[in-house]
Amino acid sequence: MGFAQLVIGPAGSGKSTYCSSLYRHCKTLGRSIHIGNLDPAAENFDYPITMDIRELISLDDVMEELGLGPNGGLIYCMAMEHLEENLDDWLTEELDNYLDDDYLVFDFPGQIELFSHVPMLRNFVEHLKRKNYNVCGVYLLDCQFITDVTKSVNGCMASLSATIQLELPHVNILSKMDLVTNKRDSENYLDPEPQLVLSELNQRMTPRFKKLNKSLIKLVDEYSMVSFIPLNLRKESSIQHVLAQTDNGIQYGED
Ligand SMILES: Nc1nc2c(ncn2[C@@H]2O[C@H](COP(=O)(O)OP(=O)(O)OP(=O)(O)O)[C@@H](O)[C@H]2O)c(=O)[nH]1
Repeated sequence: MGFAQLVIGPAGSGKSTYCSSLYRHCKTLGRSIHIGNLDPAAENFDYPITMDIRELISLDDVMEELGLGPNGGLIYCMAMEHLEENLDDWLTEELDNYLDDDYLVFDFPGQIELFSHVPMLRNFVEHLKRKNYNVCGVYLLDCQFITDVTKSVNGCMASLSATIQLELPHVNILSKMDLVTNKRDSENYLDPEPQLVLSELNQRMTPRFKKLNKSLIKLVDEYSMVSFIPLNLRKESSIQHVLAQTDNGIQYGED
């Protein structure tokens, strides 16, 4: 039995920084951890990478050969059939390097298409499961983007879309909490009361959206997806708390 986290979230939400902190924290604890890079465009890492998708596909080559820009190139890299076909072989070979109890963390690119409709991520999860890995999804959202009710609902919907796509135990993280100057701005949305969110949403929008707002909040509430864990990397206890939550998620996947 192996254990893995898939680190996903919008571009710049702090995925690589989170991986780096998690790596350092686990090293301090003496816990074995390996970070895999799944971003064909990534360049700089401040932690050792033990698996690297750039061995399989290069964003520069795709951009040059197809005349695509960075975003189109990345989506092409992730969606192309070539990758789907080779991913299985590559992953099988890579996973053979790890022991049963090893803990793998995969850092994905931030293209939102990856966790909405491109099947690559889902196939990746299926592969890990076939290899007997318990997997947990970790979704990062930059706290700067949920300082009001519409952004907060938007963040919840994006995270919910990832959960549905992956069908995994799922931990939501509100990243970069050290940048929050007015704590109340984000605290209101860390574990909000659905009725309050609905009433605030209704106040912000014209009455014709009332029915839609009600359905949206009901949906988010029913999936229990409105909870985000705040992550302040200046506090060691914060990453420790996130690790405990992801361990729970992974454990939950075992049942
Ligand atoms: N203050 C602060 N800055 C952060 C934190 N996490 C990340 N950053 C900064 O946010 C920027 C983006 O962070 P990354 O870790 O590269 O984000 P990412 O999600 O991996 O980015 P992509 O892979 O491009 O999608 C960098 O400049 C980081 O230094 C945090 O907790 N606090």
